[in-house]
Amino acid sequence: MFILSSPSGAGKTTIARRILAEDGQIRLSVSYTTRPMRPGEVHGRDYFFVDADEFNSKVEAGEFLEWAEVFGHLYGTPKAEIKAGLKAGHDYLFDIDWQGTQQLYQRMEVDVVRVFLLPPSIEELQRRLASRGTDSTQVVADRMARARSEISHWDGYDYVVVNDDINACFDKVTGILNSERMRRARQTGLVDFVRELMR
Ligand SMILES: Nc1ncnc2c1ncn2[C@@H]1O[C@H](COP(=O)(O)OP(=O)(O)OP(=O)(O)O)[C@@H](O)[C@H]1O
Ligand SMILES: Nc1nc2c(ncn2[C@@H]2O[C@H](COP(=O)(O)O)[C@@H](O)[C@H]2O)c(=O)[nH]1
Repeated sequence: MFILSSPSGAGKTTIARRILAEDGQIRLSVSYTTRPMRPGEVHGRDYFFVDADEFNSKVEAGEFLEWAEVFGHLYGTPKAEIKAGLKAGHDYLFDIDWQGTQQLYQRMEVDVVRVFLLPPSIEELQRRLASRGTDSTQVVADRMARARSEISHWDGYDYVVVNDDINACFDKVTGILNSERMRRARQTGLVDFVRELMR
């Protein structure tokens, strides 16, 4: 379970999309949200867009691995799909906030790798949020107002990467992903191979 978090606009969706495009082994955890769909987003690919009643009935039914209110909307990670995928041996990429990260870590500590992206400056963060062109001036202002508070949670992560140059950031994040895959405890498939080598 590979988690990417950051203040809004620092670039985690951009990095996540590139990882999904270039890494054949990882799947995106597609969250449910009550946030309105942005231009270009696709239901079922970027999010499952639902109303508050449907979201709350899923909360009641225990269908989320974690959920949180972020910037005035509800977001949640579906439990059944992720658990089944993990059991089948798939890696999952999560684009979630610090609240969701804490919940996943409490539930599944050993399986979780937490990466936090920082913007190179507050001014650049503002530029990125505004130039993305997907949110109103008010939404951008609200997210900027929360940026410092979001950044304050950086110490709850295993790795921190500054997203200045996009290619350099991508290389660092994929380096983390590939190193974590090589942890001995995750290479259970090697047990028989090593046993054979030692015969
Ligand atoms: N290293 C970079 N240099 C310049 N622009 C970037 C870089 N990384 C991302 N961007 C741009 O910044 C904008 C915000 O990026 P993105 O949507 O990935 O952020 P995010 O962290 O996922 O935000 P949110 O939490 O609001 O979904 C996008 O227009 C993206 O193209
Ligand atoms: N705790 C969770 N946070 C989530 C989830 N899905 C997305 N997010 C985070 O929300 C904000 C805003 O996202 P946006 O798409 O509206 O810009 C961002 O920090 C996401 O990482 C989730 O399932 N759980």
